[in-house]
Amino acid sequence: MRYISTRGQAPALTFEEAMLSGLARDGGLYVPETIPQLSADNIRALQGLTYEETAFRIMRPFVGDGFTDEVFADLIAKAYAGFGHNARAPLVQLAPNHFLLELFHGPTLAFKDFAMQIIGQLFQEALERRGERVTIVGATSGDTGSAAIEAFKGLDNVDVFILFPHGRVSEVQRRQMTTPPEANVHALALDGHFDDCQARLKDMFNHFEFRDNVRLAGVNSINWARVLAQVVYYFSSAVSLGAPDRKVSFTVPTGNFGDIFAGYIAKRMGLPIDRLVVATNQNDILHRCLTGGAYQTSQVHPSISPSMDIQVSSNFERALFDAYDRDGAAVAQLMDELKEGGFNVSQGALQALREHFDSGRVSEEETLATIQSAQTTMGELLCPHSAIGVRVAETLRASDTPMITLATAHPAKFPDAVEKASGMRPPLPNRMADLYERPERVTRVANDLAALESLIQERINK
Ligand SMILES: Cc1ncc(COP(=O)(O)O)c(C=O)c1O
Ligand SMILES: N[C@@H](CCOP(=O)(O)O)C(=O)O
Repeated sequence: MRYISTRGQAPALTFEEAMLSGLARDGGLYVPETIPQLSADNIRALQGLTYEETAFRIMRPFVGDGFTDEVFADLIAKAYAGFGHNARAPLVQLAPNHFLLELFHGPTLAFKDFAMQIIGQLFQEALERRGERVTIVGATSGDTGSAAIEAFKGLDNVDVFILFPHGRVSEVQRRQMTTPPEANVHALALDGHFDDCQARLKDMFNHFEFRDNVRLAGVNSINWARVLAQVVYYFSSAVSLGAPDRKVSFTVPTGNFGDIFAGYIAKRMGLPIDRLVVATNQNDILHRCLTGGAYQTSQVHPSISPSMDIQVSSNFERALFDAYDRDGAAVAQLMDELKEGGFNVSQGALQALREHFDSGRVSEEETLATIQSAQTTMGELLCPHSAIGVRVAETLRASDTPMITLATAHPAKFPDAVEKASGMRPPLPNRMADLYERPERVTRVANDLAALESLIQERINK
């Protein structure tokens, strides 16, 4: 299996090379050259398997021979052993034909753990075998950062720098990133918003001298391996509701478009998914684009669902690549226009996107009201991001197709918003009950590429 860039100008790589590289050298994102297909019988055979067995069958065809079957199965087992639920991703029924897929039972209480835990294992295995070390830099609006730190803290051959927007993540999210004592962990609070963090990260990848000097690696969903690991729970949940003999739809709280893109890959592999519904907060560039065709950036408005306060949605580039019939030059042109503020999606590409995706936008008031009503009528305490998904699903779902809404984070990560809505303050799990007492370690940084690069260089030279 080879991986190609969405901008068509970077060399094709193996899975392991693409994983260790992150962003392609032409600025694009890696995608598989072809999508492996699962027949209805292959999908039916997933019924009754453990999450780990399903993960092996779904990911194996994408991974290539860098990892043997035995090693790969062992890494998967280690990745999910620390999850706090035997099913790993349990389904809870909210209403007739509406289900919640709880993706917050991992070590840092958000869906990011599903990918980050296995990526941590794959990186360790590959780096040890190659005798290499890397500098991971990640951009986060709150959840990717703590999941990456949890997966890579304490490793000898990795330094991990996490850029988060100063003052724009919840206190629990911040403390998850600033309290780990391991010397290879560096939490950097940037003066700006998430899009600034992500833009500086991409600048570092496009600055080849720095990139090669520090051996830069990325674990945001620009990294294909992140998307791949998230494909698994689309299969496990759909199969438990009767796939392939019954279609299902998914509603996904969306920001960087990585999670819902994993659903799209599941569909392309043969999983019978009817609709993939993008649910956004007031930072609604994706909803505006899917309804009107204009992908136009605007100011980022802080919200009670801070992890989705994103206007430049990285993985949308991967969806555009397919919608433009894999024309890398066309995608590169759109990305150039994005630097000037935005672009219009062609009619043909918009139609192609709409064949798979619907969308909805939820206001702050509606988010609070949904947390409250889900708690009183369904007995489920939702985080604000998951509430956005539930709200959009309730509005758009068809009565005859089961809808699965992804619950992307634990409500305890956002106690203020949840308490405001429901009157209940969700406690942290016992293992992190002293989070508020742990000392914090964080460096405040300007939104300045040169300053960031020298700080990173200095720290890794120590
Ligand atoms: C809790 C939560 N929900 C939803 C999202 C949006 O996911 P994606 O960026 O993959 O669209 C994020 C951030 O990525 C998140 O942290
Ligand atoms: N919401 C994310 C933003 C980064 O997304 P990623 O999936 O590209 O890593 C976060 O919590 O950091």
